[in-house]
Formats: sequence, structure tokens, C-alpha cells
Amino acid sequence: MTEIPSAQQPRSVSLGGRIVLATLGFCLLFTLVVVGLRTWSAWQSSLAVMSGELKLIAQVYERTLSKSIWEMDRESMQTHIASVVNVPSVGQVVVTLQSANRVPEVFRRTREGWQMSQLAPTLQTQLDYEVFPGTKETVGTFALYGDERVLWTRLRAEIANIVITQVAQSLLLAGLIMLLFSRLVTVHVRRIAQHLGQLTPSNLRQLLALDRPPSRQDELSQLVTGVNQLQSNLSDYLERQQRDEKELVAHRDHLADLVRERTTELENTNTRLEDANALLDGLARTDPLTGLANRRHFDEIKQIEFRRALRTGQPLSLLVCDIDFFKRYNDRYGHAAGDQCLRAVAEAMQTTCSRAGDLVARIGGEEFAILLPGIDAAHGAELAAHLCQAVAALAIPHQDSEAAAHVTISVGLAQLDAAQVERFDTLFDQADKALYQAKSQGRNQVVVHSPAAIALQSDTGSNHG
Ligand SMILES: Nc1nc2c(ncn2[C@@H]2O[C@H](COP(=O)(O)OP(=O)(O)OP(=O)(O)O)[C@@H](O)[C@H]2O)c(=O)[nH]1
Repeated sequence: MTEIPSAQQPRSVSLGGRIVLATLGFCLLFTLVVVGLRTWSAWQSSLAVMSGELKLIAQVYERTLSKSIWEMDRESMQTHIASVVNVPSVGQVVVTLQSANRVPEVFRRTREGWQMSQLAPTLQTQLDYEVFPGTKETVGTFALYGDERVLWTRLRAEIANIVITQVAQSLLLAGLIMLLFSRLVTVHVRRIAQHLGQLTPSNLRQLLALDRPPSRQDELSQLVTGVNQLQSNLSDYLERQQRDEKELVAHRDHLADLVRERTTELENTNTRLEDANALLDGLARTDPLTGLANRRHFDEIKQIEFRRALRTGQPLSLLVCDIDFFKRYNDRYGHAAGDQCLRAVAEAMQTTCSRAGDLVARIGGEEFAILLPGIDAAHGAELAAHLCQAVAALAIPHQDSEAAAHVTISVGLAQLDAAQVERFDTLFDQADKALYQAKSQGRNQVVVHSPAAIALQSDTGSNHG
């Protein structure tokens, strides 16, 4: 799960807190507007009250003042004017006496600190005295000026009242909204957040339920339905995925088994083929009668050893052997006996030249070639002599041989002279010539090729050149 680093996380402000702040802001604005309206209204009603008061004062004092003026009772008039100006809402009282023959006389009484104002109401009324019933005489005018300070004092008291009630009202409203929002929304949103935070693939089947009447259908119930639907879909999807994964694993295992079986089969087949190939290869390189290497094998090895000797400078000797008077042997003892003789001679040769690297091959009817890597002519000649002795030791009777009473062989030997010989065939010719020489010298002997054409006589009693 990817977590947002704390440094990048925005500062957490609860939804309820935002609602409260918004409500308080709205209430403040509302309070300002209402306070303004109510203040204007209070001012208007204050003006109306003061006008009413002035009117009432005028009604109360009109008759007594008219009487005092008519009766010329100045003292009483002054007393009345003084008592009028003592009424709190009155700032100034002006009484003007009218007389037909005289200049109007003005009596003015002003409250201390009062100033003429355009805002405070003013009331001017005519003073009439009823001399006789039904006969009225105008004696003067009576002007009352309201005191603006009283208006402001009253307004201040009213404003305080308005502000206190309005603020209390707004605070109560904000508190109520916060409480309702918390109970109806915030607590459930927290529950949903907690539920989502605890969700794991293993508890997707545990559905979300809010602690409130199920009959309540609103945005929260839609959210709960959506969350549960999402969980259900996710759970189904995960189950399908797990099932598919299991099937996939089973298929994979089955496929692996098949591949293993097939591989084993192929390996067995390959092993059998390799064995068969090795067998065929062996057969292709083996002389079926004697079990020695055949001509083909000899031709392969001779090139390898020839090149190795040229490269390393190690000596390489070649023996070419031939059974003496073998035609006569066949003629006297029969072909099967001839085969038996060939097998016995071959075994004797193989036993004598059994050093690693020696190669004994049957290269013709009764002709054999022996490759002796690392062996020089002197050592090779000794080995050839041992060969002749080994064949003689077989004591195979040969009545028609002119060389001995038993089967004998003649051997031609040549050592590779790397300075002179460039092809193996040359070495073979040299050994073959030495063999020819051994034959012509009476057989049953070893002849080593050399310019002097040395012939050695074997221990069998025959001559060696
Ligand atoms: N039994 C048998 N005889 C074979 C085989 N291969 C060749 N021969 C015989 O070997 C004889 C070789 O005779 P020649 O080449 O005249 O030589 P040789 O009689 O040994 O006389 P020299 O070599 O001069 O001593 C032939 O009679 C072939 O038939 C074989 O596999 N089995």
C-alpha cells in the first residue's frame, strides 16, 4: 500500500469543523445585516416614540399654557415651560406670544448641552384659548424640539439588546447544525473511513453497516451500498483469480511432467542411439575376424599420429607384418583353420603391443600394420623381434612353410625421419620395402628400413638382416 508522506499530507480539518466555520461565517454576516436592519428599525421607532412623546406633552401643556398666556400669568407660564423642558425627550421649548398690537414675544427654555439637530423630531403647535364656549382665541405658538442625545442613548441600549440576542441566536444555530451534522453525517463518515482502512483481501466479505435505522435512505445509504457492491465485486474477482492461478499451476505442473517424461524418453532414445552409433562406429572401425582395428581405423589414426610426431618431434615407428606362406597354410589346413590362425596371430600381436598409444591393425588378408608412437627404430626392432617370438610361441604347425615347422611372420620396420618424409605413405612404403626385403631374405625375420637396410634376425632361429 502506498502511503502519502506526512509532510505532503494536507492539514486535516473535519467536515463538522468546516460546517461550523461556514455556519458561523454565515451567521456573522446574517447578524450584521439583521443588526443593521433592526438598528434602522429601532431608530425609526425611537423617532416615532419621541414624536409621540412631544405630541403628548403638547396635548398635556397646551391648555394650561394657553390659560397662563391669556391670563398674563407669566410666572405660571415659566413654571410650565420649565417643567416641559425637564421631560427627558425634550431639548428645547419655545413659546411665542402673539398679540395684535405688539411684536411677538418669545420665551425659550433649553436643556443644558442641547444642540439643534436635523435628526430629532420637532413639534410646533398653535396655542388657542377658549374664552367662551365655542369661541377660541389664538394666543401664541408652542414649539417642542426633541433631544437627539436621548435618541442615541435609547438606540445604544437597543443595539446592545439586538447584538446580544442576534449573536446568541447565531451561536445556538451553529451549535445545533454542528450537533445535527455530527450525529447524522460525521460519525458515519468516520465509520466508513475506518471500515475502508481495515479492508484486506481476506475480509472483503465483511460488509459495511452503519449504526442507524435501515429505513433511512439518503446519500449515506447510497454510499454504503456502493462500498458493499465494490467489496463484493472485488471478492468475486479475487476468488476467480485464485481459482485461475490454481488451475494454471496444475496445468504448469502437468506440462512440466509431460516435458520431463518426454525429455527422459528422448534422453533414453539418445542414449540408445549413442550406444548404437558407438556400436556401429566401433564395428565400422573393427576387423570382424580378429577384433583388431581395420584399415579404415588405421588410416584415421595414422594421420593423427603422423602429424603429432611432426609437431612434437617425438619418434614414430611403423611395423608391417605378414604371415609367411599363408596361402600354403590355407591350402593344407583349410580356410577355417586359416581364419583361426589369423585370430591367434592377431591376439599375439595385440598382447605384445599393448602399450597405450600402440595401434595394431589388420590392413589386408594376412597383413598387419602396427603404429608405435614415441618408439624409435632400435626399440621398434626389439618389439618386432618379440612379435616374431610371440607368433612362434603359438607353435601353430605349418608343414608347408619353408621358414619353419610352425607359422611365422616377417616384419618390415621404418622410423619416421621428419626431415625426409612429408607424407605417411612414404613411411609406409619404407616399412613395406623392408617387409619385402625380409620376405626375400627368407622370411621369419625383421628388417629395419635404412639406407643400409639393416636386417635383424629374430630369436626363433631364422635370419635377421
Ligand atoms: N583363411 C583365410 N585366408 C586368407 C584371408 N585373407 C587372405 N587369405 C589368404 O592369404 C593368402 C595370401 O597368399 P599370398 O599373398 O600369396 O602370400 P603367402 O602365401 O603368404 O606368401 P608370402 O607372403 O610370400 O610368404 C591367400 O591364399 C589368401 O586367400 C582370410 O581372411 N582368411
